[in-house]
Amino acid sequence: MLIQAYSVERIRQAEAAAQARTGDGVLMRRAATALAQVVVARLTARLGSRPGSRLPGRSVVLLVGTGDNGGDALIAGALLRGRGLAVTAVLTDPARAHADGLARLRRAWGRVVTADDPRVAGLLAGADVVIDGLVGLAARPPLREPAASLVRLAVDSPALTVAVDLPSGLHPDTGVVSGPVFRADVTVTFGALKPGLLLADEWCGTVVSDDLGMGVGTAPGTSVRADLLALTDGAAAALLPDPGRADDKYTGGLVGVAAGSTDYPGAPVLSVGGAVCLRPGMVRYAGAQAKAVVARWPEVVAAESVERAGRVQAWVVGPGMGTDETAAATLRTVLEQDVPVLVDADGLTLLAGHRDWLDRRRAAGQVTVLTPHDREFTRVFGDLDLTDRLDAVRRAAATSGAVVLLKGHRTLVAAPDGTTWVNLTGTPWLASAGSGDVLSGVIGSLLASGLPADRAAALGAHLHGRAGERAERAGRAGAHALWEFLRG
Ligand SMILES: NC(=O)C1=CN([C@@H]2O[C@H](COP(=O)(O)OP(=O)(O)OC[C@H]3O[C@@H](n4cnc5c(N)ncnc54)[C@H](OP(=O)(O)O)[C@@H]3O)[C@@H](O)[C@H]2O)[C@@H](O)CC1
Ligand SMILES: Nc1ncnc2c1ncn2[C@@H]1O[C@H](COP(=O)(O)OP(=O)(O)O)[C@@H](O)[C@H]1O
Ligand SMILES: [K+]
Repeated sequence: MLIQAYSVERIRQAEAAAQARTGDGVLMRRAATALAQVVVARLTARLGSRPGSRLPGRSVVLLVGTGDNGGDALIAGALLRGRGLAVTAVLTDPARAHADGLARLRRAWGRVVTADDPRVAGLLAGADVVIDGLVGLAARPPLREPAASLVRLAVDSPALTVAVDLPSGLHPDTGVVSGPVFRADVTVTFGALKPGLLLADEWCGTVVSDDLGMGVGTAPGTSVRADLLALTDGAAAALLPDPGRADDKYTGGLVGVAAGSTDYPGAPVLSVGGAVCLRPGMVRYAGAQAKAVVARWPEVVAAESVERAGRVQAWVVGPGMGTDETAAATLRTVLEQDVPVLVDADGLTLLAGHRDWLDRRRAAGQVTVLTPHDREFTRVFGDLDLTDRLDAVRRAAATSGAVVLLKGHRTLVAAPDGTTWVNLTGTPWLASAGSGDVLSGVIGSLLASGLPADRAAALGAHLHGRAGERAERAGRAGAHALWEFLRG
């Protein structure tokens, strides 16, 4: 199964349709029930079976804003009172708090204070659970006062922190953060995952998604395609090509790597290694480092130039090839081939001055994958602002006609048709010289096996990230360590 996230707009559409079926208040009651259940389960697990670790009497603080997000928190608070917990709601604006929710909490003998109450800091410091019902789908960061101050106070609380729908201060669609953000141990989200929960997962803790019977993405007449996709290990394994009985080395995927120069002998070895470790039928190499490449990877068929390399089913071009005239000529020759081409590193720097080469491929319906890090992205797509990375990568793919993989902590992949992926694997230890070269080879192999380009890029990033995690656990440093863990 793929992980699927939906934009606020899509969730609102499903919410409206569901509300018309169920009537007022039903979805909110379901949301509050789901929230209360998660709080009870998590708090029980946290307390363990030590003496005196019973739930009744444990203290819950609700941070309550002026919208339905606060309504969810208030009704969940009333349900938690029913389990014997001590519940206090801190209201940002008593006159605008969700009326029905507030009435229910009061009837259940919950306590209510306002955000300017001097006891609030002490309440948060002594709480067992803090529930963030400040803002949800309707708000955009930064948080206004007094919500911002409440979030700052909550940061210091040792309590179990639970976000309602999403951590307040996080943009639900973009994951962009400005100002204080509620840091959650658990986020209980409704309808479906939102893109921001995947893009900025460091704020969300464990995400529990409850669709409340809304059927987001399945409503008749609406697009079933999610707005943001991510791979699980299971989905990645299902995509990985396996050779069949009838396959030979020519049908098992032939990938070519055009990389390296006299100045950069290492990059082609790393990139070819990434390709070899994915076990395609054959890897061809074209460039100035044929000897070094074959010394490390004897199975590779090497030539001095792309023209002499023979046919392949996908090319990787760019790592360590420099930006001189020879390199430009190589890039041009590769881009003229009617097979999928991945452009990385120096290839991207060159491409920045030759956007017409890309336009030609687009006009001919040829598949191109670009794999920039931020600086390369800015070189190629200078006019696109990277503050909202999701928006930037989508625009880049739409304007260039290429699949664009934007590297980073949460690598993004966008296709020209709008399909967008976020990679959830990896570790900051991957931020070391040469690890991007390995990635280019990995994706090249997957392209040669015939996977659609956006899937090949997303799968490559997923495997590369897992290899990085495993290398980190094994205490291994350096991009070449990734090979070993890609093979596993
Ligand atoms: N979708 C679903 O299926 C279901 C949705 N449900 C729940 O409804 C939630 C959405 O509720 P919602 O629409 O009432 O908006 P919500 O986000 O609570 O807050 C808006 C309030 O915040 C305020 N505000 C705005 N910006 C702000 C800022 N920067 N800093 C501070 N405050 C700010 C704004 O104030 P105003 O600008 O009007 O003064 C307004 O009053 C959703 O997240 C989920 O929890 C479930 O109950 C059932 C199923
Ligand atoms: N903070 C980070 N957390 C996780 N992965 C990262 C982080 N920074 C970079 N990476 C990953 O490390 C790799 C670096 O690639 P790149 O910058 O092209 O390196 P090089 O050009 O030296 O090979 C990319 O796969 C990128 O997604
Ligand atoms: K919230």
